[in-house]
Parts: sequence; structure tokens; C-alpha cells
Amino acid sequence: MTTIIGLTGGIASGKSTVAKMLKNYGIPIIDADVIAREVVEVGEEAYYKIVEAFGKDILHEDGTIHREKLGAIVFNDEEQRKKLNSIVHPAVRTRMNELKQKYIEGGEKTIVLDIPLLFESKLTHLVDKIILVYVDYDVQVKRLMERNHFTREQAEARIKAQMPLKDKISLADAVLYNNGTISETEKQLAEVLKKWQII
Ligand SMILES: CC(C)(COP(=O)(O)OP(=O)(O)OC[C@H]1O[C@@H](n2cnc3c(N)ncnc32)[C@H](O)[C@@H]1O)[C@@H](O)C(=O)NCCC(=O)NCCS
Ligand SMILES: Nc1ncnc2c1ncn2[C@@H]1O[C@H](COP(=O)(O)OP(=O)(O)OP(=O)(O)O)[C@@H](O)[C@H]1O
Repeated sequence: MTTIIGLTGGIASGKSTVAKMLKNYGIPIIDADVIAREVVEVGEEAYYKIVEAFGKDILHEDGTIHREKLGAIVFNDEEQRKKLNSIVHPAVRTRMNELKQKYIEGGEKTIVLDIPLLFESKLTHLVDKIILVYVDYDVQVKRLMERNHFTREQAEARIKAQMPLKDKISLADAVLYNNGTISETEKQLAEVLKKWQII
């Protein structure tokens, strides 16, 4: 039996940071953000649907998607975001399932699905256990502004496009509080994995 762990949290809460720690334990990670980039590469079905829906203004000169421009549209308009989600999410789900199957067939005991929108997209049925990476709102805004060189307004628009992080706490099997140092988060993760007899 393979245990599928869902890793989730809010934007800039620290999912990738925790995913790296899990990788160091030798656990394979399937990252929805990475897949969401792959399925919109030039030539993919979702790419053409996006160009049809949003027009050529959201493209770079070389034809690839201008993520900043598309982001400025969808993070400020829920209807447009839903439109993009309805194009990208089915392709992401298909690819995630294929990868998951491949790892299961390869005999992996534990697989992690890193899915930022696990609750929003109602994907909890895909996983056996859920780890939530939590940060306080102020820390989240500050880290997002620093990492992406966003204004406060840009950072808050992205955070508000997701379910409030505090509402996700009661939906998770384990919560890693990532307000402190990375090594404090690392310790919390090790405790959870031991409790679940994964390490
Ligand atoms: C709008 C896009 C082009 C902006 O690209 P950009 O490179 O700036 O951001 P990136 O893809 O790295 O996403 C960063 C984070 O934003 C958040 N986010 C992304 N898309 C969404 C969304 N539709 N709704 C809410 N939050 C989102 C996630 O926390 C994600 O980790 C891109 O985010 C996108 O295509 N989004 C739709 C697909 C999607 O939902 N991806 C997220 C997981 S499947
Ligand atoms: N405990 C910590 N202390 C200080 N900085 C941290 C900590 N954890 C993460 N960070 C930093 O905060 C930022 C966000 O972390 P990370 O990229 O892991 O978040 P994420 O949840 O994967 O983001 P996204 O949803 O955008 O993919 C990064 O710049 C990271 O280096």
C-alpha cells in the first residue's frame, strides 16, 4: 500500500521549502505548480485554449505565455480566474494522476502531491493524509512581497484569491507552523513523519 500525502498551504506559506525537506527523505514529490507550467507550454492543448480565451496580448514575442500579464488579469478578476482554472486544472489533474500511477507501479511507499489549491479545488479525495504549511497573514504578505518583488497590493490580491489559510487548519491532518525558522519547521515535519511511521 502506498500512502499519498497532500502538501498544501497558502501562497508563499513555505510548501516548496517543506517539499525540499521531504525530498531529502527520499520521498517523491509531484508538484502541481510545475505541472501547471508544463501543460501550458507552446504546443499543448491548454496553451491554445488560453490564447483563444485571453487573446494574444498575454503572450511574449516568442509566443510563450507572459505569466505576469496573465497573473495581473486573473488575480484581480474572479471570473477570469475561473476561466483560466477551467482550462488548466483538468490538464494538471490528468498529468498528476499519470505521475502518481507511475510512482505507485514503481513500488514507492510514500508519495507527496504538492497542491496549493487542494481544498479550493476539492481534491482531497486524491490523498490519504494532509499536511498544511501555515504562516500568519503578516508573515505571508512580507515573504511574498520579498520573494516576488510584489507591492503589498499585488501580494494581497494573490492571497485573497485563495481560501483563508486559517480556515484550512481544521481540514488538515497535520499543521506545520512556519512563522519561525526553517529548522523549527524541519523538526515539526520530522515529528509528523515519525508519528505516521513514514520515517
Ligand atoms: C496566473 C499564472 C499564469 C501566474 O503565474 P506565476 O508564475 O506568476 O505564478 P505561479 O504559477 O508560480 O503560482 C504561484 C502561486 O500562486 C497561487 N495560484 C496560482 N494560480 C492560482 C489560482 N488560479 N487561484 C489561486 N491561487 C493561485 C498558488 O499558490 C501558486 O503556488 C499561473 O499561476 C497560472 O497559470 N495559474 C492557473 C493554474 C493554477 O491554478 N495553478 C496553481 C496550482 S494547479
Ligand atoms: N521559515 C522560514 N523563514 C524564513 N523564510 C522562509 C521560511 N520558509 C520559507 N521562507 C521563504 O518564504 C518564501 C516562500 O516560501 P516557499 O517558496 O517555500 O513557499 P510556497 O508555499 O512554495 O510558495 P508558492 O505557493 O508561491 O509556490 C521563500 O522566499 C522562502 O525562501
